Amino acid sequence: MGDFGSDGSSSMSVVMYPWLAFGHMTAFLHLSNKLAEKGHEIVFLLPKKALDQVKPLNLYPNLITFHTISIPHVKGLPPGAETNSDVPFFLTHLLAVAMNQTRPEVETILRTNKPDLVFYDSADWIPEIARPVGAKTVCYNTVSAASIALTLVPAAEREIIDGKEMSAEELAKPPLGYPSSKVVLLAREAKTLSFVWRRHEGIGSFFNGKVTAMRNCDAIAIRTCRETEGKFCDYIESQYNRPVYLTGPVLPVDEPNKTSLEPRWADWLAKFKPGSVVFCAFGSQPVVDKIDQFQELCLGLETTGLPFLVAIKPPSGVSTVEEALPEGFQERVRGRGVVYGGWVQQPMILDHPSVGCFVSHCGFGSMWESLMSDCQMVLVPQHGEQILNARLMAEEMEVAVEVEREENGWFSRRSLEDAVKSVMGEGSEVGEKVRKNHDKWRCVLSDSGFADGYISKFEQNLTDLVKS
Ligand SMILES: O=c1ccn([C@@H]2O[C@H](COP(=O)(O)OP(=O)(O)O[C@H]3O[C@H](CO)[C@@H](O)[C@H](O)[C@H]3O)[C@@H](O)[C@H]2O)c(=O)[nH]1
Repeated sequence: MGDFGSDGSSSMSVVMYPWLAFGHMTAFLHLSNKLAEKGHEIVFLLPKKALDQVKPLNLYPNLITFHTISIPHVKGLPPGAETNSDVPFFLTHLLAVAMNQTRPEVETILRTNKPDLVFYDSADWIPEIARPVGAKTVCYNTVSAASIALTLVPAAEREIIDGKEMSAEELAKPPLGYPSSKVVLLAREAKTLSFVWRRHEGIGSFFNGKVTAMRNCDAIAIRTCRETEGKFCDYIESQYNRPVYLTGPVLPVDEPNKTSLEPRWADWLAKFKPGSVVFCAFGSQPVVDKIDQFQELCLGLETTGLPFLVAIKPPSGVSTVEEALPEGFQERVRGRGVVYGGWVQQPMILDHPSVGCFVSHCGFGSMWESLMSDCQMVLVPQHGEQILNARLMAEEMEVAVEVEREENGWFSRRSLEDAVKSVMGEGSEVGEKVRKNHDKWRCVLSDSGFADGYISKFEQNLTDLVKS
């Protein structure tokens, strides 16, 4: 147990066990850094394979200790699978089965460490093993409050009987009392969510697991702020009858000694006029499945006539982005357009003076980073949760433009070009409106006390919870 309450010191001891996906592990680690900054000790549980990638993000090695967990093999998973990057999306439920089998090991760790708090998001059995050692539990959510409010509250319960899929219209219906008519999904978009309610042998549905995880914790935490998602947080609180604590965006702090942009991008970007380059990035996972949709994205950027830099994983079926480029594309855009399949320093590129527009898949991390930047924003969300983030930005906050899609879900080069031009064109009314609104939000969010204020309040919430 931490020193909490025993010798008057207020340091808490925390165990974190996030879902076995990099997006979740890194978000939990950024929060760990914030808690360690305030002097709290964290034991961070993660699979062996994730250690190398996550370790460099630890800014307080004296206070944050990694403890690797053996992820057992489950029939049907690729050999050696330990994280979501080893597992195709349709087998994710088997990774959840494997995570469930780590319960005895985690139980031993809790008995030994006797923490004040345990943070988790998907291992719904954590409260059962944390309570006997006197620890309080926090279910920490790294996706938007809107996406939880729409799909993962008790009122959103739906039954998929005998594997029969529900209609898209049924899936798209918001739960009773859902607080927005704008942050919603169209029927065709909701189809991508049917996996939420699908039952799997031995584990039930993702929906049931998540609702159990949220119902049984002592407090729910969400990586968001009241200013952007207050009404969704209130709705979640009323649905679960649990306190909801907000951490604010918890953006990564620049790694020490790594604060400059790679010269190849810095030099390339420096060739262009301030605010003229379109930067396009689609997150840490492959999201554009189809080669022809990938090509449409490239062609749309080409036809804007603007300089552009794209950082994107290759689409399914090819191993490099070069193989997937449209014919003659590289020759046509030479000198003003680059498509790159590797990792770039996104926050630094968004900060570069030459970059004026960000075309994003609207993952929740990118959403916060783009709000903090002064780039115009064009959104091309790929599935359910990203679509809701995009609606929040485009419809509620009116800070971005979403690329129009056709009935079959396809976006054309033309719709991408139109969206980019609508925010980049001189004198464009839409461009002016989103820029003005974005400026207002950036002022609020980047105020020096804003993020710190959230973390201090969050720390206070945790302290009160531990004392209760
Ligand atoms: O070349 C790259 C690609 C990504 N990033 C960073 O990686 C993070 C990506 O996070 P995010 O925008 O949330 O996208 P995903 O990696 O796609 O995140 C997954 O997890 C998110 C929740 O954490 C969900 O909102 C998304 O839908 C889901 O795809 C951001 O900090 C980016 O700055 C880079 O720095 N360089």
